[in-house]
Amino acid sequence: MILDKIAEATKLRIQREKATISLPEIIKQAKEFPVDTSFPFEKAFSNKNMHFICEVKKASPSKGIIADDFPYIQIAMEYESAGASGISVLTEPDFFLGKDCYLTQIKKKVTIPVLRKDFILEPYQIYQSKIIGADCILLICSLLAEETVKEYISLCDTLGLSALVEVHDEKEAYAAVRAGARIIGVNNRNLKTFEVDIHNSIRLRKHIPEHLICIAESGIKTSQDIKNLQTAGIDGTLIGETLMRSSDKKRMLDALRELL
Ligand SMILES: O=P(O)(O)OC[C@@H](O)[C@@H](O)c1c[nH]c2ccccc12
Repeated sequence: MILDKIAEATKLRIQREKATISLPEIIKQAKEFPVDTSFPFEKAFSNKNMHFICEVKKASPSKGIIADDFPYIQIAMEYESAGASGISVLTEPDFFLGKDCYLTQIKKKVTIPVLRKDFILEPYQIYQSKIIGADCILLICSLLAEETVKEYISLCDTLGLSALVEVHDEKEAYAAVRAGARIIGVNNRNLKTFEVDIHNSIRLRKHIPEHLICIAESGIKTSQDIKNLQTAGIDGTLIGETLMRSSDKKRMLDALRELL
């Protein structure tokens, strides 16, 4: 199964990284960074509009190379000027061809909050996310026990990071709520089979308390999709491929907003 393969590769990557910077050292470094307790990623959702988190993604295991030409800083700046509420940056190297430095460089050029899209398995990576400049990290429920999600959210709180807790079904949604998630992302893509159904977020919204920020992730292509998600009470959408494949990102975002 692909998710297992990604998790295995991630464990090896963490091992390699620890050989360069040890856990105590990375903790020390992370603690030298200022803590912004205003949680900018969450604050970005403070009005009732539909929000767009736009993703910088070169490739994925389901689609292969998505963008041959990958001027990632320019892409992020285009997203910001097109009115994105936040930017998601893939940093996973083996399957998504991401890099930590893409996030660091993007963060320096935009004023909107930045989400680190990676497969977080250990606290080590949370400290690392702080150092590379993330405002928010992704916690994938199908990779972590409920108690672990809870523990990682607390760690994020102490570092001033937000956590986008990703779920795919009711069971995970309930676990995320119990773990204290403030932002829940419903992935429309089943990470085990790659099947995409945007109805998944519409269905699961009913199971997530209204005061929590709910983001629909993956497979969003049309203004009608956006309208349907808004009608279901979704606060934001996370869009990668549709934007990455479009040569005029501002025009594409405007088109997606058309029915709002
Ligand atoms: O490119 P799409 O279909 O618009 O999807 C974006 C985003 O939701 C997707 O990249 C994603 C959602 N959850 C993830 C977890 C890991 C890696 C990637 C993802």
